[in-house]
Amino acid sequence: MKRESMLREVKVEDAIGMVLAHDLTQIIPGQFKGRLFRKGHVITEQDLPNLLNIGKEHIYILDLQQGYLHEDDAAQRMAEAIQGANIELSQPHEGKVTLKSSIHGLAKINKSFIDEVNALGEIAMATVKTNTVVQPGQALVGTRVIPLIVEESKISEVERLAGNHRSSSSLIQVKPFQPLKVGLLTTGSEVFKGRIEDRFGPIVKEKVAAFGSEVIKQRFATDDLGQIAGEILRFKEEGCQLILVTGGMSVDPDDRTPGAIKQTGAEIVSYGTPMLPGSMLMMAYLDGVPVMGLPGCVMHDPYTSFDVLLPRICAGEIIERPEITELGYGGMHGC
Ligand SMILES: Nc1nc2c(c(=O)[nH]1)N[C@H]1C(S)=C(S)[C@@H](COP(=O)(O)OP(=O)(O)OC[C@H]3O[C@@H](n4cnc5c(N)ncnc54)[C@H](O)[C@@H]3O)O[C@H]1N2
Ligand code: MOO
Repeated sequence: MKRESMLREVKVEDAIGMVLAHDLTQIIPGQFKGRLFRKGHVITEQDLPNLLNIGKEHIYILDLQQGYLHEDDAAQRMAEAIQGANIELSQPHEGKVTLKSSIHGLAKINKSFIDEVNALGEIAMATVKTNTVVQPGQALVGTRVIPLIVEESKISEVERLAGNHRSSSSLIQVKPFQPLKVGLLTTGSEVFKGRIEDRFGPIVKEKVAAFGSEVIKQRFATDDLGQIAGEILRFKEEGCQLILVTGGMSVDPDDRTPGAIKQTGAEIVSYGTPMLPGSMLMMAYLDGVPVMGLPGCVMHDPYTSFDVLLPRICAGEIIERPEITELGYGGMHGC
């Protein structure tokens, strides 16, 4: 049976007592956008002016046959197929189901799966970008089919793809942040000798606290390679789970931080991060403990490569080189 023959078009004047087959939306720019009539509503004479005001001179009466799904059921099945950890589903609304985060965390979205689903046609599965920091209740994904009724086989295909991808990686989930003990080393002779006040520390402490971690100790060092390296090793011995070193990250003779991080024996993932601001950031691991050299811009610019990498580290992820190199495309944030 063809889809069209399951839909009977009825003039609204003749539809009194009939049942609406889907939610009907009203949009008044700047004032309202939402559902004016709910699916299943029985049309009354009083509804006629409102229906005509939103441009509905006809409504569909639906005679759904075996092998087809209503838009609400299709949206619901797709949402259930992709749901992962710390995700809640909304009720279908105007043909769409929204997947929301139940926690403050890091959204992980399987891009290749989403691309495959959207390539099937007649489907709109829209997501936030992977690695977005999300708040409780924030929408991550909306699932919807384009027609009012869709072949069930299309939704089965989405479910099959979901099963395939799930076997190797997750589809949609939110990772919680883990509370890390952070050591903060502030370098620079001008701060160490009291010529200027430290402005880096308070900003780094605030950024770390935003993900539930804590700077347990801040120490200061002059621009001496051995002293900086020694303080990093001391933080490691004290059990810090993340070590942050500020300043001295660029090209002047007094910029000793990259050399000092190397001298500790840390494995350097990258010196230089293709993002502006934040290009001079160093990412390294010292026996599995992340060590980051933070350039001066972190103190000054609200969004740098540090703000991209910190939530991932707080969510327990290991930063590898490809994740750094990928930052370049789309990484110009004005600097
Ligand atoms: N010729 C080049 N110039 C710059 C380059 C470059 O590659 N070639 N890189 C630029 C980038 S990117 C950055 S970011 C900055 C800063 O890099 P540094 O991390 O080396 O910063 P410093 O030289 O240590 O300090 C710069 C500036 O910030 C003040 N400062 C540093 N720490 C503190 C602190 N804890 N509290 C208050 N103020 C602090 C410092 O006194 C300097 O005024 O370099 C670009 N230039
Ligand atoms: O590390 Mo720097 O800004 O790219 O400002």
